[in-house]
Amino acid sequence: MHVYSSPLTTRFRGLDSREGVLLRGPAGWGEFSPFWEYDDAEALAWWRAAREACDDGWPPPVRTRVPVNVTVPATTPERAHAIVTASGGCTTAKVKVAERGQDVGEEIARLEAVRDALGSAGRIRVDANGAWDVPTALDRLRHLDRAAGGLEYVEQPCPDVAGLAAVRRATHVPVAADESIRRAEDPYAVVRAEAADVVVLKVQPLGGVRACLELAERIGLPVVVSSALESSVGLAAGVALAAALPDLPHACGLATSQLLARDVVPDPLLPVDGHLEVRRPEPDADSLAATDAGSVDPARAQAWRDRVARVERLAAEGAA
Ligand SMILES: O=C(O)CCC(=O)c1ccccc1C(=O)O
Ligand SMILES: [Mg+2]
Repeated sequence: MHVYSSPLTTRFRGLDSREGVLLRGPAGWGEFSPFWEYDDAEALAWWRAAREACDDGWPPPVRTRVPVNVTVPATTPERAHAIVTASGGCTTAKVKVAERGQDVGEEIARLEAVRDALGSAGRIRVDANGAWDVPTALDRLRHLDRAAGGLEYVEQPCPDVAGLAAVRRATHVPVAADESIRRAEDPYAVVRAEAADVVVLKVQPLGGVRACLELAERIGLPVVVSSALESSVGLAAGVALAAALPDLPHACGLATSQLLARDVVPDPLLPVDGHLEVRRPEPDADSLAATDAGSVDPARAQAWRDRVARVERLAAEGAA
């Protein structure tokens, strides 16, 4: 078991670094990296995804490369512009909005910078991570849609399914559900409420590639596969899901190795021509040494090993 840690190049979701555990099994490497604030019960699905990667591998791909969006954190217009320009040819950008402490003026400036960097043919989506109530969402979307020169969709504008449905009825901007799928008791509530045009699926929080393929089939809406800000070991599972879906009408949020200062493999999953190649990179001795959390903070590495032991026990109890 390898506990990795990498600084982020730009603060994201309140994080300055990303950590997790890499495991190796008969089918290859797997990643277990639930966010630190998640309890053991919530981490169980993340564990199943890691075990699937190690023990079983993934269903066969139907495509050889996957279109991806560049992910733009809630940063300055200048940095946002530079991130898009250096994205490896991505023609879709996902821009984080509704960051605490920022006002709509900063969001407008960021979207204008992203549009300038992408050119008129690019697509721009925004992600509010459930931060708005319905009236705020409708007000912000009017401004942001104009600043972006048209939005492809808004991801999780409100925290709850009813809010998503109300926003969807009141604006022409399509709505994507993220947290309402991956952290919900019932992911089908979104479908029953006609609350989304698109669903975002993430392999770790939803318990693996096969679990996501089943969910996608039952939901019946267009899917965007997105990362949980994993290393390239975890991203490879997302790529495998995106590669196995029968239809893939939108770019996927899997270009996030760009946000890590160091990755755990010598050949990270980075976009070329706006696409990730469908492949499964493997760590080597140098890349593991360069990302070893134990050499920076041994207590933290031990806390991850303890977490794995607890979640593994929980998984065994469930299976028994
Ligand atoms: O979708 C992307 O472009 C990148 C992934 C991303 O935004 C993300 C990464 C980690 C945790 C939450 C989210 C999110 O979509 O809200
Ligand atoms: Mg999201």
